[in-house]
Amino acid sequence: MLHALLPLKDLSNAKTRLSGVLSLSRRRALAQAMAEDVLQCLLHHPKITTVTLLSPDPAAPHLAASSGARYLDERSLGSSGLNGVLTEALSQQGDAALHHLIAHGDLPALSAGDISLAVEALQSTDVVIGSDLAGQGTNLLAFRGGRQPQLAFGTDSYTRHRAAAEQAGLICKNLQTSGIGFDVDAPADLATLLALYRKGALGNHTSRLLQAGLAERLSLVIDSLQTQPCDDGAAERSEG
Ligand SMILES: Nc1nc2c(ncn2[C@@H]2O[C@H](COP(=O)(O)OP(=O)(O)OP(=O)(O)O)[C@@H](O)[C@H]2O)c(=O)[nH]1
Ligand SMILES: O=C(O)[C@H](O)COP(=O)(O)O
Repeated sequence: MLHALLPLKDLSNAKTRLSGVLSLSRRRALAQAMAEDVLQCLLHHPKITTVTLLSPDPAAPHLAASSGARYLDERSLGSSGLNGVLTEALSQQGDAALHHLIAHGDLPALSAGDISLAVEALQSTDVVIGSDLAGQGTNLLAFRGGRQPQLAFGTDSYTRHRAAAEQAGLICKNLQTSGIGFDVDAPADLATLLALYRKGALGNHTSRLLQAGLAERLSLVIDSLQTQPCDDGAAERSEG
């Protein structure tokens, strides 16, 4: 039995590193569309038995209900921060035999094949760390029942998750794929997002959002990044 958990920040505070180039409404829409794609990917995978959306966002109960995921309001947990709320949510599961997979919501090119690779790797190891393309962050973390390493999402989390697993005597594998590795964090990631859209390699929700006008905005952003340094607040001023 494999339980998947998708943490999703309050959308009005999501993707703040893009605030110099995208307005709040565009960042919000992008964060939601990417999370819906990750949710669909998890919900449709035959090896995943349950999916929980963990979020404080007011739109999250509807997102979960309309897709068939469970919803956990992080404000009910008495914890804060990504590691705190995930640790608390996992401790409430109660079934020690359950394997877990945590996938971040900002992986617009995540595929069923990526999840299958993580599931396969989990058969011969305690912990799978799905790293970002730079090999520094953790975009996906899976572990066998009762083999949870201390969660260390944040800066250099790949190294810190490895160290936490080793310290706990757990066997750990790295998994780096293009779908797990590509997370949309910074303005520089938008060129890759647009290129993947043009190749048809994004999930449906993100792809539709780009089709509905975001692609044009991204092209402008990418052009302007090539000619001038980023100005925080410029997006809000230019888009109103
Ligand atoms: N539930 C929950 N999810 C979180 C929290 N912080 C981050 N996340 C989620 O964790 C994943 C990775 O987060 P980040 O890459 O830092 O995304 P972000 O916080 O929207 O980006 P920035 O604002 O630019 O740092 C995304 O799915 C976020 O929505 C939190 O405090 N609670
Ligand atoms: O552990 C991580 O890599 C962070 O939680 C998320 O990383 P990001 O800020 O690169 O998305």
